[in-house]
Amino acid sequence: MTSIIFVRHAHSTYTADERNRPLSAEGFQAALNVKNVLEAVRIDRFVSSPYLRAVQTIQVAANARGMEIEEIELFKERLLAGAPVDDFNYAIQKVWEDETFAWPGGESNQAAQARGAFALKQILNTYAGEQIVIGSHGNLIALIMNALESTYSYDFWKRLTMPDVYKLDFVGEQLDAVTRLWRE
Ligand SMILES: O=C(O)[C@@H](CO)OP(=O)(O)O
Repeated sequence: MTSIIFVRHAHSTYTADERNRPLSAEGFQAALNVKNVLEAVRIDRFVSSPYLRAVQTIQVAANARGMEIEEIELFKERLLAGAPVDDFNYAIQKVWEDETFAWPGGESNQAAQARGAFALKQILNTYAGEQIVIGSHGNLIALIMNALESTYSYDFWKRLTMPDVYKLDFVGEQLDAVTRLWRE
């Protein structure tokens, strides 16, 4: 059995600097609760999107265990568009309605899902038998889970909280069980 614990990052005040914007004060507070939630879980490895808000959300938990975080570019958020969009909700809805649609300079659901599913497969194969925390983002986590089970879709993405924590158990590459660990 291999387990992936996906952690959707905590609150970060929006700026166009996707890579470097940090958690807000509220987000840092929530990162402490992420550490508390993860205390009950055996963890062999911490992996993250390189975006600061994702790293910072699992940093407290990793520090508490004296463990490093391996940053993997493929777990970064889907690039919605090359430039900031006027209506974020509409822009997101549109890409979920048509998996091949992409805003100029952005990634389609299909493209982002393919890289996310590929990254997950690499983790499952390289670290088989381990329990691995992966810090990532709302859209990418929902897209990866959608590739495993189609009921995880736009509505699931909308319901995700900031932060959120889901444990996925695999037998080989086969999804066996999903448990939400985050309690609001
Ligand atoms: O940018 C953010 O802070 C939000 C946008 O909804 O989250 P994510 O990184 O999960 O897309």
